[in-house]
Amino acid sequence: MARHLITSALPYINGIKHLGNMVGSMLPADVYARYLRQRGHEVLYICATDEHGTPAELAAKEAGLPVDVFCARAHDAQKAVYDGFELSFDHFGRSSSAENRDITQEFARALNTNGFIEERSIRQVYSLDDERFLPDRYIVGTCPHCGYDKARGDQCENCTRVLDPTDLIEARSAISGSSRLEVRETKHLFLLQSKLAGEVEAWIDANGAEWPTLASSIARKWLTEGLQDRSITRDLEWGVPVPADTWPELAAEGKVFYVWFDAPIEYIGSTKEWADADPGNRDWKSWWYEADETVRYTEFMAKDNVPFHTVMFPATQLGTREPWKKVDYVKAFNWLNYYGGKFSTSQRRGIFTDAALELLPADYWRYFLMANAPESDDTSFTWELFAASVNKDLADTLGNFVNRVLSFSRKRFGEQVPAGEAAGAAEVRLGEQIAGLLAEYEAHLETLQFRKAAQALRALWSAGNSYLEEKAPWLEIKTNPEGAALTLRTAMNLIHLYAVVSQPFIPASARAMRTAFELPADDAAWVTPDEARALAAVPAGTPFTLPPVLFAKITDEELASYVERFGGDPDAAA
Ligand SMILES: Nc1ncnc2c1ncn2[C@@H]1O[C@H](COP(=O)(O)OP(=O)(O)OP(=O)(O)O)[C@@H](O)[C@H]1O
Ligand SMILES: [Zn+2]
Repeated sequence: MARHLITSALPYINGIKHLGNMVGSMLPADVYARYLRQRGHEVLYICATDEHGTPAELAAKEAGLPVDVFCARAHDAQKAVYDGFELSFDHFGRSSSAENRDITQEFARALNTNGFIEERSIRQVYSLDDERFLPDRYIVGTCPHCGYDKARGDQCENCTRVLDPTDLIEARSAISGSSRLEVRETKHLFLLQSKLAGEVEAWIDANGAEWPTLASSIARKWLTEGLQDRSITRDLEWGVPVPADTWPELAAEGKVFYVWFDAPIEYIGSTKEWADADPGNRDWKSWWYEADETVRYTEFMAKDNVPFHTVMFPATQLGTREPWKKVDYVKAFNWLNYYGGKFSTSQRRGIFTDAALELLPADYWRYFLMANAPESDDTSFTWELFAASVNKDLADTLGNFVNRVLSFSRKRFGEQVPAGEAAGAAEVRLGEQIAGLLAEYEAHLETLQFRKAAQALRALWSAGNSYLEEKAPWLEIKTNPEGAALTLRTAMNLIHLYAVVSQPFIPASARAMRTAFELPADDAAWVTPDEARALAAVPAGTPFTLPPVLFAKITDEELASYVERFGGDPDAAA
């Protein structure tokens, strides 16, 4: 058995995430973690909120709260939604933790000792009224190239030219609007990534061969364009402080590390938070430091995060000259769009995870999002597609099967699984088919191909319906009750098998299906090929109950009201 370390890209703290964030990072990681646990592997699934940086400070200011109070509340609010989605984190930490502060500072010291950090003076814009240095994107003004009057200090979004804040005409602070700005000289720490580029490339050559193209092509592109030295400190109040023992002057000036320096380190920090929560029983180091070859580390993220995970974080780890565990497999996603356009947090466009849960149970979203995950391309959420998929796959194919089988059997044979005849040719054929589909499903999950896995799962559900149509127990009962009992017993075994293998995708419904049967010791362990073929794990005589309706269909009226409430096709509306 392997030890699987799994992380999903850290959700940023400034607000509740949308369905794009969910399917691009946390949800697929959860499906994979659940699958591996069920197969008997040791799994550690780690995530956290990413709490530092200017947007967090600004969001706190807007909420009228001190930034630490704001982050604590926002963390709890996100955690509540993830609990609602049944994300099975072993730990959901906070990048503002003491653990992350200590480890981040350790990383910086080690990089410095090895000659990969340099102090450099840079010229930066200081706002007299805000009493702070302004990050480039918080300076706005008129673009010298196209005249657009809301260009940002790093880029003009109108003509897309890259800018320097001092290029802007009539520059002002995006925070206060004040134009009392001046350029001041200030010192920052630079990570000398250029010195590590060769090592990172060699590491990718040796380890990136099996990554999906999306991940490896982005990594290569960054290396080809040349790895630049990068400023890793900022003038903010909220962040991991530069350690005073190593950089007394910068520490006295209140410099903190840049959020992208400490965020990936929080994968380690959060693991230590997990260990510190149960001292003596949990060991974080064996996962991260001098980890042996039994540890396999898989990261989940969408494409914008790939450079940080495949190039910059590995460079940081390599530069410490310490045996930190590096990623083995990078599962990268494209975008989930909302009717072909971007989900937007700032414009509140699309569906947010809290609103989704208020509308419908988590399993509806989990199934749809994974079955339509943006793996090889961007994909779109539309309410029409969502309703069609819920109604057909979940309500008709799976839910209706469960309900039909259990209610008919209860009506004819009472509240125990009936015995009936011994399995015949139809059951042998069905067993072969199920074993084959199960092998396909497993192969796709092993290789993290979630859309294909969802297709195989759907095919498993459909096979039950075909079998039921073929045997037609509602007719069989009239001429051969023992034959009908066999059909129903076999179908009930399918329900139990569905409960076990659907668990990674739809955990709540899987629980409802599994607990319909009163089995003495049912640990929900994975199904073996022989068990799939035999379809006899639930023996005759097992008491069962009828679970409440698993999936309600989305009516045309509901569909129309969702489109109305959330906004549908922007082009159709225009
Ligand atoms: N539309 C999307 N589809 C898939 N993944 C996405 C999408 N938008 C963001 N992500 C991913 O979600 C994860 C968490 O992102 P984060 O909290 O930083 O939000 P973000 O990238 O700023 O998104 P947004 O700007 O839309 O709020 C990251 O891995 C990011 O790449
Ligand atoms: Zn411009």
